[in-house]
Amino acid sequence: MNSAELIKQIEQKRSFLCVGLDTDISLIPSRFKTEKDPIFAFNKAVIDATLPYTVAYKPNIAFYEALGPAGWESLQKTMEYMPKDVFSIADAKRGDIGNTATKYAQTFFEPARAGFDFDSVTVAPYMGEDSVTPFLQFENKWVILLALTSNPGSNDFQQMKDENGIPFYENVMRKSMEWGNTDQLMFVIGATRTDYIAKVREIAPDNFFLVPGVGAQGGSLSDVAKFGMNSRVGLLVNSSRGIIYAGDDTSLSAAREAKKVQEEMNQLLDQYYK
Ligand SMILES: O=C(O)c1cc(=O)[nH]c(=O)n1[C@@H]1O[C@H](COP(=O)(O)O)[C@@H](O)[C@H]1O
Repeated sequence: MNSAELIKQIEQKRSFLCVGLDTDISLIPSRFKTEKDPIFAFNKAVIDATLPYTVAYKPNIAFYEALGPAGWESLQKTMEYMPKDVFSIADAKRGDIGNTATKYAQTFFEPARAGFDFDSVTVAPYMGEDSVTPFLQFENKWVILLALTSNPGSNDFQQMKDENGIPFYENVMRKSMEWGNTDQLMFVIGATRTDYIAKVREIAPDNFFLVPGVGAQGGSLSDVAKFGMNSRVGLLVNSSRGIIYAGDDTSLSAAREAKKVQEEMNQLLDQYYK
């Protein structure tokens, strides 16, 4: 999906919500557990319930890999079921030397390989340019690079300052912006880091940010929009547990929670976009 199509979806649905499919067999309601493929049945119910309110889905690959081959199969079925006009994110947080990175990119971007045709993959920047550029060779596909993450450990390395006082996350952003353009490179900026969102928007005025950390992790959606929205919206805000595990009747509870977020996003778009 290219940026014009993504922005069109946001404008049509008045939403920049990304629903995280962090599907955990131990957390899904019991009625799904009698299904042949409980993970897929649950994801299907979540997609059906939330589709009017969301522009993106982000399966976290760990939740599927942890189940072995059956998990991959559930993920493949989920991706086949997912409508093509929503933006899809393989949250895999990959990062390795160039020829290995190429294999990761093929896994998620080339349907003839593993059966996946994701729009984007999350990538860890620690290994540098040759670990990221293989993902940038695919038309209308995106790299979502970890910059300033939502977890407490993000202070360990991301905030480390160089001899000029520039934090590591800022160097990651500035350097990686030389590798890919704003139609193929997004950054992960945690919603729990709202004190930094104005700053990262200054560093990357035109890039999209994937912002996880609202909902279960407590980040503020209105602050994210206030400081992070740009002239093409520039935000995809993810919520996983806060939407998919909001109640025992997934069809009702996921729809209710996604709608609540979408209504707030609609107002924020009125306020900060158009
Ligand atoms: O890359 C991510 O998506 C990510 C980055 C980050 O800084 N923090 C973060 O929570 N995530 C992911 O976003 C999702 C957040 O889930 P909830 O806290 O349940 O909304 C999980 O899949 C995390 O792995």
